[in-house]
Amino acid sequence: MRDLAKYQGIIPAFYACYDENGKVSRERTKALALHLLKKGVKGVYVGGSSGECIYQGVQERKEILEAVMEVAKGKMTVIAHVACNNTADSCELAAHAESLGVDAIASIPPIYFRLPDHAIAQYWNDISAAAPNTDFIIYNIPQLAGVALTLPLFKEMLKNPRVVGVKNSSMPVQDIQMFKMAGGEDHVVFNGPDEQLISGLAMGADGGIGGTYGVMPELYIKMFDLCKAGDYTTARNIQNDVDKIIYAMCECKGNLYAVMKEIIKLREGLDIGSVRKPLAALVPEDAPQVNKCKVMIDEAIAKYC
Ligand SMILES: CC(=O)N[C@@H]([C@@H](O)[C@H](O)[C@H](O)CO)[C@@H](O)CC(=O)C(=O)O
Repeated sequence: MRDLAKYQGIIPAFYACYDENGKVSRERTKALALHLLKKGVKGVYVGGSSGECIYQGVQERKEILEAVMEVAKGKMTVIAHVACNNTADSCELAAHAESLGVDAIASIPPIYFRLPDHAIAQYWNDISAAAPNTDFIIYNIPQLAGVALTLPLFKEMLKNPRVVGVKNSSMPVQDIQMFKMAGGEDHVVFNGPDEQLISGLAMGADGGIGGTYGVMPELYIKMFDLCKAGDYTTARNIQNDVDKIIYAMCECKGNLYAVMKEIIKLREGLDIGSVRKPLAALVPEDAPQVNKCKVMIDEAIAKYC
């Protein structure tokens, strides 16, 4: 049996930390990693959707992971999303991640072209083979990647002994149950949609990886602990308040990641820049709504934590 305890908890998707010129900032990346470490999260998921990986080059993604590992290695779980829109670059990032000693690598399926399952499996197995000593996590996020992980494809991937589980960001909670049942107790499934973390945990998710965890980690840690203690009533109260905050953040004209970075600056005094085009930066008229969301987070943490 694998030691899966390192995956069982709240793992924020790490944000891209840029300087004033929109370049990757090692110092700001290290500052965010230290900030999340101090908040007591289980680990970080680096280079995913919330990390704006799609808009970064291979060298930039290596720089970000190196900076995170300088702070996090040996202190919290680090999962590195290494997928690029071609196999060669993905394998380069996978090998680099393994050389740094990450706990796991992860990958979306190939994007843009619609590929048959055997080609998707080959893509994932090639990436996994580039990091032969590292756990591999399938990243199922059909609403963004444009292709869904099917049960037959998952069963095919389970033949790869490095496959440790699925980060499931699809909205049907049933997908978590389906992949957990297929993988069994020797594999993990992460809940991806933050709006239904407690539902995913109830259906068998071992932990959660989420894009809004980083702006209010205290609330997700509390929900996780309450669910593990069987207090789903209180957990649901927190989930409802968290969802109100997510909906409120999504009302801004600026992209959600830009909103959350601004809230972190307002609440924690930590400046990690804005978002990279073509993602939309905040506009001046977003300021009142951003501040409203900050207050909602302050109040929820004061109420529950
Ligand atoms: C579609 C999407 O982006 N889903 C997010 C959620 O955390 C999402 O941001 C949250 O539920 C708010 O809608 C994650 O599942 C993905 C994620 O955290 C990441 O890879 O950064």
